Amino acid sequence: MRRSVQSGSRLSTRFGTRLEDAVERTGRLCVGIDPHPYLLSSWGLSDTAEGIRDFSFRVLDAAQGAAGIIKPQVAFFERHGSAGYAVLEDLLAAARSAGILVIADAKRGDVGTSVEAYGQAWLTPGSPLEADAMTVSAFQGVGSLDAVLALAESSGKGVFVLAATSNPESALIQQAKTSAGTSVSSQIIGELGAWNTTQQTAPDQWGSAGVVLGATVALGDYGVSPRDLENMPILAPGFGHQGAQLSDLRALFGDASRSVLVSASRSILSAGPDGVAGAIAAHSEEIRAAASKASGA
Ligand SMILES: O=c1ccn([C@@H]2O[C@H](COP(=O)(O)O)[C@@H](O)[C@H]2O)c(=O)[nH]1
Repeated sequence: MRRSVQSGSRLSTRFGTRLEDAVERTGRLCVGIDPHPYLLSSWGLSDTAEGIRDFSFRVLDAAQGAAGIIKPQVAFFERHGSAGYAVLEDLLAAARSAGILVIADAKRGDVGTSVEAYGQAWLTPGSPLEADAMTVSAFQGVGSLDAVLALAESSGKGVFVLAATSNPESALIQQAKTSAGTSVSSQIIGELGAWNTTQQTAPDQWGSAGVVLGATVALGDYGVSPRDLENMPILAPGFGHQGAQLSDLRALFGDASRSVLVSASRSILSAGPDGVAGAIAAHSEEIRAAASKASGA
């Protein structure tokens, strides 16, 4: 069942539903747009706002028709100040008007009133930086994100909360036990699962609140099991350059792999301007094959 939400004068479909449709149409690959200086150089581009414009739009062109989701890494645009943000605004608008879902990897977090303003920047319909979803941090408590979750839900947008991140340093803090006795990661997942349940209007409907779970981590070490992740969109970086294998998708996430978005940046972008379309196609094909394998989890 498709549930729509009214936002101002706009009627929009819930993010979880839009995401599920995108995955069904074009698969679960999320193409990362990370204009690292070394990649710009290997693409024959300058480390300037013009260079990142050329780079990003070439990746977007290559993604059209081949992948339904992109994830620009905001940090690489921010390096170029207002000129970088102008590129990002144009990229977000072009992708969204081409029907590609955009996850702004901005990783914002703060006390509730300030993080709400971050949410308004990235998730308000009509905002210059309007994306379909953004990444946020719950270091200040999942409750600090209440206004962002509510804004996302009311405007057909999504939020991906860092829960078990792909970097090796994450373990010490994210596996630690909260005062409730669960790991930090499972506390975040539990609270978001409860939020999604309160918003759900039909069984098996994907929620608009998702989590970031690195493909490089063993979920069990973080006290997380695939059962905790039912109908929760999962943004999974760590494949490719960071070492996780696309073919291990089901072994890593078990039954939760049906709601996993496979995020890959450098393993695609390092193919260069002439190879990027082929790299997207090859990643998609490998993911499709992996998703249909029997679960090893
Ligand atoms: O836990 C996390 C959260 C976010 N990221 C981001 O994803 C991409 C990964 O890039 P690759 O080149 O595919 O390694 C990058 O933008 C990170 O900031 C992450 O890696 N891990």
